[in-house]
Amino acid sequence: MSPEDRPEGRPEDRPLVVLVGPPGAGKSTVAALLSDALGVPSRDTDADVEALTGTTIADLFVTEGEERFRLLEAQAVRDALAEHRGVLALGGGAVVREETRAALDGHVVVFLDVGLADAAARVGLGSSRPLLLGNVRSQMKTLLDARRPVYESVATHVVLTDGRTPDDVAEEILSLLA
Ligand SMILES: Nc1ncnc2c1ncn2[C@@H]1O[C@H](COP(=O)(O)OP(=O)(O)O)[C@@H](O)[C@H]1O
Ligand SMILES: O=C(O)C1=C[C@@H](OP(=O)(O)O)[C@@H](O)[C@H](O)C1
Ligand SMILES: [Mg+2]
Repeated sequence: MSPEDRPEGRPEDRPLVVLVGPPGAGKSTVAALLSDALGVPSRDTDADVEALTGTTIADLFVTEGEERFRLLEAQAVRDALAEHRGVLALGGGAVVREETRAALDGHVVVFLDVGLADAAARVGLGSSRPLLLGNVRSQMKTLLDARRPVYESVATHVVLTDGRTPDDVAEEILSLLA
């Protein structure tokens, strides 16, 4: 990417790295490890939406619906990209919005890739991710098939996480940033 394609401001005025990828890719886990290693703060847009609304994402989907969540999520991404200077993990569906993909342009964006088997095993049968309720494996397959090209389109780097520990994934990202 050429300098004129970058967002306004100096490199130190934006997140060091933004993590994207499907549920179970390890974005939230790896963001915390990376920020510890780098000595910078970690931020997660799901946590921001939960703090803002005082509820869980699962409850928000039920009480206000997915579209309301997506609007709050888009605002959380905008705010974090403008304010946050550390490691930023996005919720898995944030990049589905065109405005969010556009806002990521010029940032260092790492797509944490994961295959169906590992992703389904990691998220298990828990109900904290409303989009995966029901048949987790089949919902995850639909989601991965639809979104993989979208994650690839916003990524400056792709890191495969299958069969790897979060520490190992964080190490690879550190080497990419060095
Ligand atoms: N590389 C990995 N290997 C095994 N388990 C992982 C890995 N990364 C994350 N996990 C586990 O998978 C679950 C989902 O991780 P999380 O960081 O919440 O993913 P995301 O934010 O991408 O949905 C958590 O229980 C986490 O401990
Ligand atoms: O993929 C999605 O659409 C979602 C992913 C979740 O975040 P993680 O990717 O961190 O699990 C959370 O934002 C919400 O349940 C919707
Ligand atoms: Mg997460």
